[in-house]
Amino acid sequence: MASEPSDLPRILIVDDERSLRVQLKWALSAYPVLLAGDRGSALELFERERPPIVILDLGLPPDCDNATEGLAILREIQARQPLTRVIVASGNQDRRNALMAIGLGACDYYAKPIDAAVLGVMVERAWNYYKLQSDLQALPSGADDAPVASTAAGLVASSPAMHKVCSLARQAAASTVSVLLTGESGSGKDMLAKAIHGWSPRAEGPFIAINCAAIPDALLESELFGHEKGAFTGAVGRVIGKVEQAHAGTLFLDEIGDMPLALQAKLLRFLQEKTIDRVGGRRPIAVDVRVVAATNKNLEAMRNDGRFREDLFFRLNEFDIALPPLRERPEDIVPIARHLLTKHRHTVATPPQAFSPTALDRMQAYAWPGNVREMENRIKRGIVVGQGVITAEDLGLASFPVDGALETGAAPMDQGDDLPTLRAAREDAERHLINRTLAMTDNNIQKAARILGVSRPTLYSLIKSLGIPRGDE
Ligand SMILES: Nc1ncnc2c1ncn2[C@@H]1O[C@H](COP(=O)(O)OP(=O)(O)OP(=O)(O)O)[C@@H](O)[C@H]1O
Repeated sequence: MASEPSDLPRILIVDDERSLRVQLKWALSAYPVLLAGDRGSALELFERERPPIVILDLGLPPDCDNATEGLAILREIQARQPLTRVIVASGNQDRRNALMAIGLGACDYYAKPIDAAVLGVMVERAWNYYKLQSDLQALPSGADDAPVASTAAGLVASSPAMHKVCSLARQAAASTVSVLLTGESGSGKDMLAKAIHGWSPRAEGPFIAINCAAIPDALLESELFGHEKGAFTGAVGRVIGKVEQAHAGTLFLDEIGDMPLALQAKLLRFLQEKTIDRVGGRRPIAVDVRVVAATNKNLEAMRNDGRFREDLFFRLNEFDIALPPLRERPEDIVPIARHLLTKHRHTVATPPQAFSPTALDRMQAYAWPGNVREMENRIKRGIVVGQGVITAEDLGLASFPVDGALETGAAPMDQGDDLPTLRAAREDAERHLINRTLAMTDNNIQKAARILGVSRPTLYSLIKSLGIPRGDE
């Protein structure tokens, strides 16, 4: 534990019993503490002070015998500041709730009455972990090699490959060069384009996107450059095009490989002269935009066989960033999956809280031919069908041979999407709980069995029948 007083974290203590709050305050007298007795005051204090550590009693009014209130606070804190380390307290009888809180992201738990020495160790551990994590997150702003856990606009980047991409993107963002993003469909090009805009000095200006593949060739020119009233049949009024709308901001040209050759010439002229001509317009209009283009096609090959103008290619490709497919950055799989679960949880009334260990294994072994978009679709489905946790079956990933998936890509989602059997779902949940409890007790079978409320022989036989590897084996 750091000895500098300024290095001590603020700790928010949430407990409805005044005497317990006082006791905890005394046990943690070395730290600046904040005290709250219910959800309202706890969240208000949290919002104002952003304490790195929270000690949270799960049973709070109005229903102190139930963990609803405590779990709601935990969820809220996680949503507002995922780095916060939350230590939960429960009565001796409600270990299940405490375990549920761990599943939701709490870092530790204790059963009342608390031993001050144990609490001290938990707080130290929580603080050390918090500092490590926040150091990691702080790096991208200054460092060139910019490792990031999470960045602008919800872009999650944990792998070395994505750290590199984000670092390049930040460098590009600081200048006005045109950026060309390449990468497989669903790998995050659109998201990265928004992040570049957000990191650039133009962040306050507009971000205007146009998908060149989605608009019929005949309409694309007026969509891009706008038109004057009467410019063609049906042009009943003046329309401002996307390029002009992006003035002082960023223009994102998605699927640039689908732009027809005739229009490529006009786009090139705009990039060279920084002026546009509305269709039917009489004079050029000066526009100041930064262009980011993206494609999942091989523009080099298209350039070689004349389908893409060479001069435009070089104009757009002043700075190129290649987004690796998800299968080439396995370190991103679990963080992105967790992020997507949080992002889409609100779509159902009682959403699953976590992934089962098998689901996590399967996701990491899978080849993700549709990249993050495919993951998002599978997780949205998992949220709808999952009960408590999202299993591999819920994601439609239960029946893929791991090696085959890695080598060949997997079948599309609507092909091996087995519904989970009740038994498989129960086994997944049991495996998950036992794994977590073993991890919490450093593989101490006796302690784990006590926490789980089963005898030691029963726990041994469950470990064997569920195929749970033991840390000491
Ligand atoms: N690193 C990431 N972190 C969080 N979400 C991501 C990440 N990458 C992609 N996504 C999500 O995955 C989905 C697909 O991403 P996006 O649309 O940016 O891909 P794309 O490469 O532009 O696809 P396409 O080539 O088909 O246009 C989006 O919903 C996006 O929010």
